[in-house]
Amino acid sequence: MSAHHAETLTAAPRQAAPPKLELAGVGKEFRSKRATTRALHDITLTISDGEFVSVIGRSGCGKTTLLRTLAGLQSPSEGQILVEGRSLWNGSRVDSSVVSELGVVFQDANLFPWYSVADNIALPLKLRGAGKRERRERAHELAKLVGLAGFEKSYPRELSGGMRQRVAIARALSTRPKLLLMDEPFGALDALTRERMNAELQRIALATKATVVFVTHDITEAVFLGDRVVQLSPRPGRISEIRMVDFPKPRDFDVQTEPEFGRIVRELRHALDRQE
Ligand SMILES: Nc1ncnc2c1ncn2[C@@H]1O[C@H](COP(=O)(O)OP(=O)(O)OP(=O)(O)O)[C@@H](O)[C@H]1O
Repeated sequence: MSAHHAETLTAAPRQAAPPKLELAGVGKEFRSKRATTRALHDITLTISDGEFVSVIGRSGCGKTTLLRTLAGLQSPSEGQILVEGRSLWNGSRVDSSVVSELGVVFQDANLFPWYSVADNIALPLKLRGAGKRERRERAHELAKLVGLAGFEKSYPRELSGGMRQRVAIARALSTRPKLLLMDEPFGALDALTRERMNAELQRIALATKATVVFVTHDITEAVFLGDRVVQLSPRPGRISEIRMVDFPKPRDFDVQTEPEFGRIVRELRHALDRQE
């Protein structure tokens, strides 16, 4: 047998790594005695490692429902959600070991007021039984990453809204999640702070090679941050459009003045207007 032949016999078959996140035919229906609301219908989407996907859509089109379903907070009525090939939901039961690999940031930072910045950041590690020293070191490293070095001992009430969201992002990253899920994380911030946080989030996502699903109302924010922008249409929420955004990263704000950027924003806005 030739050496070459022997090699082909013994070599393990090469398997491609499963995608970071796979949604197949995901739907969600809310039922009450009075009414049934179909919030999501047939959402099928594959997100690869390190990708930043923005999700936009009119109010009530199901963005939050989608994110809560991805975060393991609300079971889908149908379809499959796989994180690196592992099923997040088993019927209406969530697999907690898959959930523990996710990081979630909401519009409200939801910090514990009686915990310092460092303790808030390290809380998920504490819940996993990490020792004091590991928690302190990781909190410091993350505080630095999100631009809060020196504020580790401060309390949430001493921070601005933007700083609180930075703490929430650091906390979500503390467990080195496979996937970062963000629902309007900067929705409550003023325009200037929001712009700065967009730049910061881009930097953090690139530095940590994070895979991100980012829900927003703001089309400019979605295009600035996204490698792809997924647009949902309302009642029931379904994917009406997916746009690639090819500008190289890191992007600075000047990219927003480029004609191509303006064209993408305009087209997405017109598509939203048509849904009125
Ligand atoms: N717990 C629930 N029970 C019943 N209906 C619900 C529930 N949660 C959401 N819905 C309905 O599902 C649809 C989608 O709501 P969702 O909050 O996901 O939209 P959204 O796109 O996030 O809206 P917004 O941008 O205003 O936050 C809406 O029609 C809403 O009324």
